Amino acid sequence: MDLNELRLQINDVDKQMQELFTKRMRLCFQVAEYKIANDLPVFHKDREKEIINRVTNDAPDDLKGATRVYFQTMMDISKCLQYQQFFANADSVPYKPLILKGRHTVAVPGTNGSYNHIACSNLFDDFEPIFHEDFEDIFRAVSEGEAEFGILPIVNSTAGSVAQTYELMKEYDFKICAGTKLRISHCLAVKRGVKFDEIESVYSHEQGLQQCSDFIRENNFKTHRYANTSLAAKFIKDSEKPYAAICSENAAEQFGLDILRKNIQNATDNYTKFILISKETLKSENANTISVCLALPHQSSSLYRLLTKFSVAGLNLSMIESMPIANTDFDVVFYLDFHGAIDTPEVAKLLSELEQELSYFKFLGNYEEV
Ligand SMILES: O=C(O)C(=O)C[C@]1(C(=O)O)C=C[C@@H](O)C=C1
Repeated sequence: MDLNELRLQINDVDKQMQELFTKRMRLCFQVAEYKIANDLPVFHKDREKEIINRVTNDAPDDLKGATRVYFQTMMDISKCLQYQQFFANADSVPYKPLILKGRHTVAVPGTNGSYNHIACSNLFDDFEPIFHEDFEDIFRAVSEGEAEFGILPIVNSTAGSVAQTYELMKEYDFKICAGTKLRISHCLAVKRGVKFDEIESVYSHEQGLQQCSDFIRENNFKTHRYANTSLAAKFIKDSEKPYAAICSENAAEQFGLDILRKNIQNATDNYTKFILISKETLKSENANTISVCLALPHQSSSLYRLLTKFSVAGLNLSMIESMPIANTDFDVVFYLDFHGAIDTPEVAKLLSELEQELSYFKFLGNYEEV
């Protein structure tokens, strides 16, 4: 058969389907009105089950699976549109303006010269760093009012996500209010006079060790994890042994160490993104990224169905990450970033929908990369 002829027939079917789709959605809008008036939820599990069973039963054997997906997707779209009616007047998440000008206190992991410390200079003209060893101490410092903001690494272009930061964002009730990116270039630093051949062990944050794994392997170094790259540099300064630190050149200089090798990371283009956190939701005028954290039910296609919501709302996802939840049999929590601003109606509606539909949902902030 002729291809053009087949396409003409498809056009004809599409026309009928389009009319029927419009007709079906208009009926769903009426259902939504009824539900709003009678305080009923959008999602009706048994009704969906009944429809899916009926249409898959009626479908030819070779199209049963596809028919189920097709109708399920149509009902998912129907729910998204109904939620838009439900949340037509949804309020934006309340927020205050983010002000980075002036002097601010910032809880910073590590010490002078740490990458976190350098990242702070991207964000603030004037700031007082309050150094802490642990990432969790940063959350505590902000929580107890010791510092106004906290800064943490969130992802590296070579080693991937910083799991501990994600984990803490889930546990604590903090909001991301800004992001910044730093080009990371590690060096191998030793106490004055120590020779390269004497080194057996290197100390660094696990991200530093991962980002320099090729160099470490080539030189057969033993690795030791340390809380922070700059604190590893400080430890080397105080150590009697011929150890080395993997840290920033800045940190090596800070502690008077000799730099034996520069740019030892696997990738020349090595970047880390940092987040600035605060207790309140603070948003800059040009904030364009929204981060959320959520759990999905253990059902087939639940991730695909979640993504349908973003697609129907016309919102563009820029990042998705999943992390296992401790003490469960591989239950996972998802972290998503998408473009948008909380004070626009499409985002306000989608956030209300996610909050309503998901058993676990958390808004993590609306910010821009500075
Ligand atoms: O029948 C309903 O209650 C509807 O809202 C319609 C509809 C559908 O698209 O068919 C949509 C959502 C419900 O979960 C079930 C069915």
